[in-house]
Amino acid sequence: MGTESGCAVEKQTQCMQSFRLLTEHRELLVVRIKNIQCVLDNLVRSGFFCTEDAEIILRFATKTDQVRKTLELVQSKGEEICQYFVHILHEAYDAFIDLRPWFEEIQYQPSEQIQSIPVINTDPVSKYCEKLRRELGQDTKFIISYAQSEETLLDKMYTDTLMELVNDRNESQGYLDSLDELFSNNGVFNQDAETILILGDAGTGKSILLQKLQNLWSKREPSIQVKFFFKFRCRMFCVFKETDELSLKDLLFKYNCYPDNDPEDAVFKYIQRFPETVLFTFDGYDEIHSDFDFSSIPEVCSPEQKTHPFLLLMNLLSGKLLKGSKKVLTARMGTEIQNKVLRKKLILKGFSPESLRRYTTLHFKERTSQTLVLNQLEANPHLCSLCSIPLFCWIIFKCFEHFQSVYVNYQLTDLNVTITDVFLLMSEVFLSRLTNPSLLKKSNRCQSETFKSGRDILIAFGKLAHQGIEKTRFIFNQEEITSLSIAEKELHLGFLRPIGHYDGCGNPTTFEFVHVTLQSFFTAFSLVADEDVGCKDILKFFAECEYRKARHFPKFPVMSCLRPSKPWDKDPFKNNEHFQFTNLFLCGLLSRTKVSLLEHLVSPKMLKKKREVLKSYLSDSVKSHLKNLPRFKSEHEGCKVHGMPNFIWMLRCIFETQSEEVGKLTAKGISADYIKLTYCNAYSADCSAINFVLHHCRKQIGLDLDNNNINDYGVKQLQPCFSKLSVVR
Ligand SMILES: Nc1ncnc2c1ncn2[C@@H]1O[C@H](COP(=O)(O)OP(=O)(O)OP(=O)(O)O)[C@@H](O)[C@H]1O
Repeated sequence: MGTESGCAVEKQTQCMQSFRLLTEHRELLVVRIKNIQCVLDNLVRSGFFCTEDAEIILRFATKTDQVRKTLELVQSKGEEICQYFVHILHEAYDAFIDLRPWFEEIQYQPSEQIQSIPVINTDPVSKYCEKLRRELGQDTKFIISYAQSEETLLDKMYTDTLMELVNDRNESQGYLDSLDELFSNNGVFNQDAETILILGDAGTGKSILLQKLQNLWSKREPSIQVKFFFKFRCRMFCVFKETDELSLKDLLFKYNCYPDNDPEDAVFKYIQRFPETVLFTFDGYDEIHSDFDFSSIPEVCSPEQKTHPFLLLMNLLSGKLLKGSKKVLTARMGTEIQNKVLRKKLILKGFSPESLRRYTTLHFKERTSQTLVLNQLEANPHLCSLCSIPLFCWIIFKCFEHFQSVYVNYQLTDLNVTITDVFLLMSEVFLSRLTNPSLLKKSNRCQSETFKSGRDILIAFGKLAHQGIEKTRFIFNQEEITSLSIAEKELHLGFLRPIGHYDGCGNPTTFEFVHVTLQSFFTAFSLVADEDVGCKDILKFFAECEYRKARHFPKFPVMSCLRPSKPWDKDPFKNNEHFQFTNLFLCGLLSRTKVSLLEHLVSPKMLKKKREVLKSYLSDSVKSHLKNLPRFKSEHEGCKVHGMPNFIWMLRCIFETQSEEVGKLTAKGISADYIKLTYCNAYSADCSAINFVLHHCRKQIGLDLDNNNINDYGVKQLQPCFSKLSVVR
């Protein structure tokens, strides 16, 4: 009895406290309660108010009068409703963000009884956050599949990749233990900047990493503490016309999702007031290229002002717009962005040997297949190196899976492992979708037959790819596709995938190759197999990759620090990897080992001529390239040459030709005693290419491979030429 009356007194005091609280802080509440609708929604739902009460309040013209009337009514109805009123303000956190300091000041402690009455947040900001989370969760649940017929759950396949932290001088600062550390202070070299840059080669998993981040946020992963998450692909900023204009609000909502029932623009106002609650991801900065002149566009813009979308991107990244928001930007290696806009920098290095094993076990569910693949990988370090790039690994595993399901005793090691082999295999798998699976099973695998019957399709895709690469275009519309007589069913073989229209209507009338490297492969295929392409023309993309000394940029006032500084004199944004890959595949397709296959697709005479043209070009350019490498004398190590990243591309091309003759010629041209290949962005599979050339050297030579991405597999691939190496670093 005594305790009951004690409780009653306590409750009464609490109620009285709330009543008094409302009286004492009336003016503060009148000013700071902005979202009266949310208060009314809860009071009506819980039965403290009837709908007429709410209607009476909403008849008042101003917000402050509505709050005054609400307080009056609440206080007239007794103590419990006063308590619940305060509780609504506390629980609907985002709706009453301005009251947070007040709650701290009064050290708010709700009673158990009041906590049992639910509060729903009908505030547009909170509802929008929920909507964003829901949509991002749906968008990122599955890995964007290259084989459109199937979808893989991200959670079932995601495997951590190596993330190396580097400082402003690109020196290694160690590896991240997990994605959680991305936003930590570890590795920050510029406290004033807000953009975290993730660099990586094609297919190392930059987009998937962002997808994982988005997915974690949608599941309320505590390490990503932001309320809003907006994702963009940088490529979309190039599809606008020079005269197109957008406001920041349009950019955010049109390309992510719109707030519902927000007549007063509360969501956007919130974003402007609390930019630190926003995270942006911009994928593929290297894909930005543009033909138009920015000199007429002003450099700075305001959140209200409409301007070219590209300007919005630049201003966001440099922190001039929505200062305080977090940004994660990805780009291919070699894309240069000045440190002054970067907070920290990471390099994505693909799968470590342990991750590769883990990915293998995730990919192959059955224990016998797992063991088989792991053993075959173990036996072939070059294959392992290719597989350390997740994209190539995925293609190789998918092809293996396909051939194993169709033919008896298919071995992964049957695959000669050049990148061209991998892409030929992928094309074979896609083309085989045209054949009835039961017919496939009955026959023996015959790659040349599959290609012969699919020749017209390959030529058509080749033309499409070629037209695109020539103009640095990666998106194709329906008309371009139909003009090349690519039929509907061929669109679904897997080479192309539909993408959103970026006109805001989500109209999937445009397509892209499933990966830009596949577009390069098809371009090379077109150069080789299309009889409309003359012999000399096959070399045209080599010219795009030559190192030009002139550093000359078009007039461009916009934040020069964000302008990728590339050593060629055309479009400053142009990344030339799609040309490099085209040349690489050209070398692969014109190699001796592919003659027997290609003779089914192109006249032997033409093929021979194209092979000769390429060989003579390679011989000449190898000689002049080696002659022009920067060299210097060292007291102990003799004459040193410094290879540039372009030198690595050249070695890759030579390896792809598999021509001992060109390999020997290159070795002969290396007159130096020491080759320095530091910071050349070489990865472990490149060691096969280095070995391919260096094992021909007559004399011993020093080799410095510091600051690249070489793991144990790379070292194994170098072993055959160890006897030719005086020093290896
Ligand atoms: N962490 C990962 N776990 C599992 N699979 C991955 C991972 N990262 C990448 N992949 C596989 O590799 C493919 C290519 O990855 P992704 O598109 O992210 O590469 P990228 O670095 O963005 O390439 P690009 O620079 O060419 O756009 C993915 O579709 C997926 O199949």
